[in-house]
Amino acid sequence: MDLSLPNPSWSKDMRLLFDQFMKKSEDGSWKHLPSYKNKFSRRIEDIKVFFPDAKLIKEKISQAQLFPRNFEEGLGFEYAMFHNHAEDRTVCIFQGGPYLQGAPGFLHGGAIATMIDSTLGMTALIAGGIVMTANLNINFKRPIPLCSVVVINSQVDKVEGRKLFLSCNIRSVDEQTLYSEATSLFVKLDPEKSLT
Ligand SMILES: CCCCCCCCCCCCCC(=O)SCCNC(=O)CCNC(=O)[C@H](O)C(C)(C)COP(=O)(O)OP(=O)(O)OC[C@H]1O[C@@H](n2cnc3c(N)ncnc32)[C@H](O)[C@@H]1OP(=O)(O)O
Repeated sequence: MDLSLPNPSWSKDMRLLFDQFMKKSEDGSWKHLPSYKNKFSRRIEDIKVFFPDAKLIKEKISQAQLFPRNFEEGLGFEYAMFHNHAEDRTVCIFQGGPYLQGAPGFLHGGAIATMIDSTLGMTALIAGGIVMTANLNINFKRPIPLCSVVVINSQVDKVEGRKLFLSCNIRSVDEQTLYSEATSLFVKLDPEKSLT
C-alpha cells in the first residue's frame, strides 16, 4: 500500500500541499513518488551484488521495513515526495508526529536527519541509481515544532563520476522560516567493489 497518500492524520496544510503538487503533476512536470513499507525488498537483488555476505540479508530481510515507514499512522513520519525531472529536484512535504519528539514540543534532530537523508537519497537514487550516503552535513537553524508541516527542497548540485553532491533545505509552508539546510555526498555503488 502506498503510504505517501493522504490519511486521516494529515493536517489541512499537508493535504493542501499534497493537492497542490498533484495538480502540478497533471502536466507531467512533477511526478508523485509512491512509498511503501517494504516493497523496497524487491530491490534486494540489485543490492545483493554489493553485499556478498547474503546470509545477513537473507536471514533478516523478510522483516525489513523502510525505517520512516514503520510508525503507526500519524505518530511518526507522515510524508510524500514529488520529483521534477527537468529541474532534477525533489520536494518532500513532511509532518512529524508526536513519537518523533526531541526537545519538548520539537522534532528530534535524528528525525530531521532521517527525512533529509531520505529526500536527498531519493533525489540521488533517481539521478544516479543504487547509491549510498557517504557524507551528510546538517545545519539546524530553527527547531521544528512537533506535528507541524514542513517542505524539504532537495537538488543535485554536481556529479563527478560516481560522486553525487546534493543539497536541501527545510522551510515552513509559508516559506518564511528556514528550519534546516544540508549538504551531502552520495556515492553510486560499484559492482566491482564489495562493501563489506
Ligand atoms: C538503495 C536502494 C533504495 C531504494 C529506495 C529507498 C528510499 C529512499 C532512499 C534512502 C537512501 C538512504 C541512503 C542511506 O542512508 S545509506 C546508509 C548510510 N550510508 C552507508 O552506510 C554507506 C557506508 N559507506 C560505504 O558503503 C562506502 O564508503 C561508500 C559506498 C559510500 C563508498 O565506498 P566505495 O568503495 O564505493 O567508494 P570509494 O570509497 O572509493 O569513494 C568513491 C569516491 O567518493 C569519495 N568519498 C567516499 N566517502 C567520502 C566521504 N565520506 N567524504 C568525502 N568523500 C568521500 C572518495 O574519496 C572517492 O573519491 P575519488 O577518490 O574517486 O575522487
